[in-house]
Amino acid sequence: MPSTTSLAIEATDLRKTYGSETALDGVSLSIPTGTVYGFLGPNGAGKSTTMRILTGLSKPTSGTVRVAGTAVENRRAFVPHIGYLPETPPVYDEFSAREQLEYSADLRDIPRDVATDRIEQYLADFDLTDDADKRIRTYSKGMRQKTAFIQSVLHDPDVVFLDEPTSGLDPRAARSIRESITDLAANGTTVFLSTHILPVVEAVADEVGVLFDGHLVAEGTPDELKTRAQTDAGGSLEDAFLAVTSGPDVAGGLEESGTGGSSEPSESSEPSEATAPASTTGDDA
Ligand SMILES: Nc1ncnc2c1ncn2[C@@H]1O[C@H](COP(=O)(O)OP(=O)(O)OP(=O)(O)O)[C@@H](O)[C@H]1O
Repeated sequence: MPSTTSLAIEATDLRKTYGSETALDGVSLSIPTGTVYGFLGPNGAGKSTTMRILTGLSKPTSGTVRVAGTAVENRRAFVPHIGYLPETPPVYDEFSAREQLEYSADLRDIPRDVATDRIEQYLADFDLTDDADKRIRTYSKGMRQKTAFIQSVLHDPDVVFLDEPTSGLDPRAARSIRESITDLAANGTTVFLSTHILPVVEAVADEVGVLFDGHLVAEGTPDELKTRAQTDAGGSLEDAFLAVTSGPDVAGGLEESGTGGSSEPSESSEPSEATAPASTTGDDA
């Protein structure tokens, strides 16, 4: 059930170093409940690192995270609030989609009758009913992706983290996921969406954050970003993205927009990765 906490995601001054490599350098996020937040950035900007920290799969070198009002360190209370679709669908080849989803529902302690109704509805919504009893190893990429997407939202999480949910999908499958994102937000779920497919972000996002080299260099509505990037009224989000992630003034743009991190050197100690067994995320099967 969606939380009534006004901020769904609160991250303060996140830093992450891998040896001498700084992946995140002071990223803070305040994302209201019910928002679809598009998280953009070029390759290597730190998006996956951020998502892994926000979902409790990786510990930040420093900084704090609360999701739906719960501190990430409080794993038992934290995990039920979140759903996570990583870039590689976490499903078992030897299960059918129905078995995979029933297994996930059991891990999430969803009552069997509730789970059965939800699973059948989702399978129908995603055109998977006819294939629901075939083994996942026979599935196309899109079928696997749709199964994993359902798995990430089956327990009605407060916040769902989606890493490239429509990548490689045909237009019909991609539309199913886009529509689901919009429906989830309409029901109060917060969606944190990382993707390189900017038209998807433009179609569904209420707010966009752009990460560059471990810093949040721009944040606002898609329209605000376009304006800030001084594109003309008909400019696309792609124009805005390119404007805030290129050229020598990226860091200056940060300060003007009031977002992003500092240029202080970060900690260099090697942090230990948190492990997240399937029984605690439900999505790592
Ligand atoms: N386990 C790791 N060990 C060392 N360096 C890492 C590790 N994970 C990420 N990095 C480094 O951290 C930086 C950010 O990586 P990250 O995967 O978060 O970027 P990204 O924005 O998700 O990129 P992409 O869009 O290509 O998926 C990169 O320089 C990467 O090489």
